[in-house]
Amino acid sequence: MLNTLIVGASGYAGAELVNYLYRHPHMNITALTVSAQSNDAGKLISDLHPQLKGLVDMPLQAMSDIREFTAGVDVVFLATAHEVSHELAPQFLAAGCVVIDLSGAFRVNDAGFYPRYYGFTHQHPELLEQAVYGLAEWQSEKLKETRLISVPGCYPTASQLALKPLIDAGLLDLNQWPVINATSGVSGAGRKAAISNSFCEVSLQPYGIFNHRHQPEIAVHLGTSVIFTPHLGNFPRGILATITCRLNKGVTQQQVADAFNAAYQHKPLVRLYDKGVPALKNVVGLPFCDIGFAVQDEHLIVVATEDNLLKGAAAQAVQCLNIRFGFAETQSLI
Ligand SMILES: NC(=O)C1=CN([C@@H]2O[C@H](COP(=O)(O)OP(=O)(O)OC[C@H]3O[C@@H](n4cnc5c(N)ncnc54)[C@H](OP(=O)(O)O)[C@@H]3O)[C@@H](O)[C@H]2O)C=CC1
Ligand SMILES: CC(=O)N[C@@H](CCC(=O)OP(=O)(O)O)C(=O)O
Repeated sequence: MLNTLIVGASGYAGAELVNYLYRHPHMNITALTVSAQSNDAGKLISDLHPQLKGLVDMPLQAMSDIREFTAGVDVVFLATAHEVSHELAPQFLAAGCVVIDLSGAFRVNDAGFYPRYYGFTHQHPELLEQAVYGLAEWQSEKLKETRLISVPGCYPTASQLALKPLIDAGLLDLNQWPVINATSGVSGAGRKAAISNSFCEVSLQPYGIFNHRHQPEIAVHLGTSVIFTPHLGNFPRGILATITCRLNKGVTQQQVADAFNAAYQHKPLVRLYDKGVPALKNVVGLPFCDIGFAVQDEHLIVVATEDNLLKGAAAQAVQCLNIRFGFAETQSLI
């Protein structure tokens, strides 16, 4: 049995972690924490997230000094904002914990990327070096060795799972950059209230055009440029990415199918469609990324769907935990 602490447990991703970890047979939750100033300190997680009522009725504890929470803890999940994870991860690592960070603070090994896309200067280049990027289907060997796992962003998970098998198999003509148009539900922006995310304001609109931080995250890890345009949709959760690419001359539909099958036939959290393309409703609340595609001449359209809070965050984090500690990869997820 491993002891685990969930930091940022009151947030959307944090609550999903709680839901997976309380029923994980090898994990024992030691505490759930929020910031020292949190309005939610002292409340029960199940009062904030009633789906946990009677299952996990633990209090949310204000955390000002991590040392009050580290005794006997093996694994810490950071479901906190990028700047907060950037500050906390080194402290938990120094206390001997394995850290699984859901933020973007350690995803790209290029300190110059952080001031431009995250608005802060990275203080821990040595940890950027050590962190393993937890795109779980592709990183199992590296995940087994590391003490710092950086879970990919929600859009980058769907985008890379859709594109990586095709790029690795040399099927795409990358002179035409893959074009990723992806729509997310509002929970992607977190639980904190904001006018831009309020019910009457949200409709369907692109944002972050040409400057969203997930564009370089995707491009760096795929090793190729992409055009990425996120959209905010008026639904609570889920991401649907429609990705347009050009195939190399002579590449057939069967070769595309073979590349996806070769990559994912033994990967239970990626579901491939033989016919048609996936819809959001079939993944919301589930830990899968669903992928389908269509080919016409040299044109390929791939559609990938996932729940942003699950395969795009908490489920992938638990999948990384399972791989890291040698548990069944889908333990507590399906
Ligand atoms: N939402 C999504 O779809 C996805 C989110 N992510 C990433 O996961 C992380 C969490 O996201 P999300 O759940 O949406 O965010 P939320 O805003 O919903 O939750 C953030 C949590 O962090 C807590 N918190 C804030 N400051 C501190 C602190 N100093 N110490 C401890 N806890 C703190 C908040 O509580 P309080 O403020 O009350 O202290 C809250 O519990 C972010 O880095 C996000 O980028 C990744 C993929 C998808
Ligand atoms: C709808 C919405 O606002 N989504 C968030 C992405 C959330 C996420 O996965 O990304 P990070 O972990 O990189 O923050 C955004 O565009 O900023």
